[in-house]
Amino acid sequence: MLRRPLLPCKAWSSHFRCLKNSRLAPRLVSEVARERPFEFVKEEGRGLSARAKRDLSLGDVVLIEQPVLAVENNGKGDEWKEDLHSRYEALSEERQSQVWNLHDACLQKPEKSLEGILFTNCIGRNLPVRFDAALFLELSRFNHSCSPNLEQTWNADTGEVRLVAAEPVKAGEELCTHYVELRLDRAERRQRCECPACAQPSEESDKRRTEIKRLAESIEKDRQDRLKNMERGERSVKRVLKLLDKEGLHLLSWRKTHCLAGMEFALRQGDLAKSIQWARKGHQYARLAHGPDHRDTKMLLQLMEDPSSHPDFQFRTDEMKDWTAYVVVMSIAFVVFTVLYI
Ligand SMILES: C[S@@+](CC[C@H](N)C(=O)[O-])C[C@H]1O[C@@H](n2cnc3c(N)ncnc32)[C@H](O)[C@@H]1O
Repeated sequence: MLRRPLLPCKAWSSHFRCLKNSRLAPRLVSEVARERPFEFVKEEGRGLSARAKRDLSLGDVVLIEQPVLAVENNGKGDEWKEDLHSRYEALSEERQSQVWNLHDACLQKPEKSLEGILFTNCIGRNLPVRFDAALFLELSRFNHSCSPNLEQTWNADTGEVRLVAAEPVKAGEELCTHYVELRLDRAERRQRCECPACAQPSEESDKRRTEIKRLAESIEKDRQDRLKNMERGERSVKRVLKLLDKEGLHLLSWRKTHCLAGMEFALRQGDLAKSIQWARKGHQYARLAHGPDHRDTKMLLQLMEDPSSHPDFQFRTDEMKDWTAYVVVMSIAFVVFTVLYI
């Protein structure tokens, strides 16, 4: 199936114009439940896929769902399998058959299995355990695209996965999330996919994606370095956001993380006005990706209103105090030395 082409190259500022114009009013879970904005349709050779039932605007909530079953296991070997089967057995018969009807793409197995269904459809929740997999009845039907029009995030506080429109979508278009790291070149992504990025592989796209990954890693490194490379860090944040625009990759929660880094770099340079601008941009992305009640959205709102509440502000102030004390002590020592020995 051919998806529509990537968004035309958008400038950094135009993306924010788009954000500014988007509906930022809180969207209630009940809104989603009342009118489901998608339907599942059968595709030749691809099983089910989700299609928009109406036009969607950037940030519109498509799905909020809790796992039908989840396994978190710290044991060695195959212990998680026992967990999986006992949790499955504990489900109602109706739920069991809904789980069993999910797609199993583990073709190396001779027949359909619960493990295959789990591996085909599960998501991780970043739990600090050896085995962590959550399975959802509806989310499992959304196909992958290397240029997804949905943003998928997990909310650890509510125990829900959330899908929102990451760009305006027309009624009838396929709604896709992503299963693989998108900031890799086509060969490394290794996902058989008919999205524009895969259907028309281009050297420019590959270069952009690998550069986006390199910059993201460099930003993370500069973030750890506290008072070193602050200007370089901020430059990298601007560059990565521009490249995401050029590549048509929305990745709202990545953008949020980059803006937070931009805020920290500006704060460490003592530029409060700029740090507020970064926090505001980060907040817009967080609100679109996670909704107004998510802890990251609230944190960025607070940073926007009071950037000095960020630990980096205190760190810089302490560091400045240390330097001032050092300069004062050295000056006194110099004066004493001069008076005594000259
Ligand atoms: C989570 S399921 C998605 C829903 C699935 N179509 C169904 O009917 O339940 C994942 C499976 O769907 C298929 N799939 C998803 N995205 C695809 C894509 N972009 N290209 C080809 N196959 C895809 C693959 O077989 C994959 O293992």
